[in-house]
Amino acid sequence: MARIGIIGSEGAMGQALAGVIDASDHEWAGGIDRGGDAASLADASDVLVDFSSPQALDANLHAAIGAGIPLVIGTTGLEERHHGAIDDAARAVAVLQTGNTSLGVTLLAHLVREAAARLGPDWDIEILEMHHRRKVDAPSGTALLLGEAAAAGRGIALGDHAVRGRDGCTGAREEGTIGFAALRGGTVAGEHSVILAGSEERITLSHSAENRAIFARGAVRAAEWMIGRAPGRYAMDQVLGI
Ligand SMILES: NC(=O)C1=CN([C@@H]2O[C@H](COP(=O)(O)OP(=O)(O)OC[C@H]3O[C@@H](n4cnc5c(N)ncnc54)[C@H](OP(=O)(O)O)[C@@H]3O)[C@@H](O)[C@H]2O)C=CC1
Ligand SMILES: O=C(O)C1=N[C@H](C(=O)O)C[C@H](O)C1
Repeated sequence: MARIGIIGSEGAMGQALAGVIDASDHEWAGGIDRGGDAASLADASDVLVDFSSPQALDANLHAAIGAGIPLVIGTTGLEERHHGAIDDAARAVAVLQTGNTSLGVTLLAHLVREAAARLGPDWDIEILEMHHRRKVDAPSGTALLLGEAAAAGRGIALGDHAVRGRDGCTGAREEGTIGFAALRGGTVAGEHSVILAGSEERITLSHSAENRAIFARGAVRAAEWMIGRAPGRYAMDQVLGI
């Protein structure tokens, strides 16, 4: 039994998490939203789970370090400086950050890496995602995670090869780039496709989230797994053993 503290507790993911915790052996330690005190929440928790906003990151890392407890970060829209702060914090406590806590996307990332490793750069890689109209960041954290997997398979740095959105007279596609396209509308929980387009043939690897419970279940599983871990930065495939 673990006491799980939720950052972003009134949000869509916070509510989904509360449902999964209620149905588990774990206890809801409390929750905060904008303006809440992460340090007090951390003192009452065995592990923190964050589905809120990048603006909350520094306070959340600080609170986890202060209380000496692990932190699971599901919040997306993180920039390079956020990842630097996570790396720094991971010297003091266990931190897991992922753009997608679901089993399906974690496995999909492995498949994408494998496909990109086996196909040459003449196979164009494009990543398409669609989410609900409330989503504030693009490309999605999952799309970026899949892009990182494709880049790792190819042995390149995503930052040097990503093309994030096209508009106007863009010129022909540059070989070896990884393209991103984001659609927003309705109540879509999360759709991702990685398209590998070769000459006269095409492979599409896709994941469809039917609801947020898949993310919440993965996040609770990660929270359980993180308790008692040594300081360091961990990933979802370690939690799931894939
Ligand atoms: N990794 C994964 O598997 C998944 C990640 N996500 C990500 O999780 C995040 C939240 O998504 P979702 O629940 O749909 O978003 P919502 O907008 O529904 O909820 C966000 C919640 O966070 C709160 N919040 C905002 N700023 C802060 C802050 N500075 N400190 C504490 N709480 C804050 C909001 O409170 P207020 O309303 O007061 O601003 C709100 O209650 C997004 O980044 C999303 O992309 C979502 C699903 C799965
Ligand atoms: O905001 C969302 O809803 C989601 N965000 C994550 C992302 O940015 O990839 C995960 C999931 O796709 C839902």
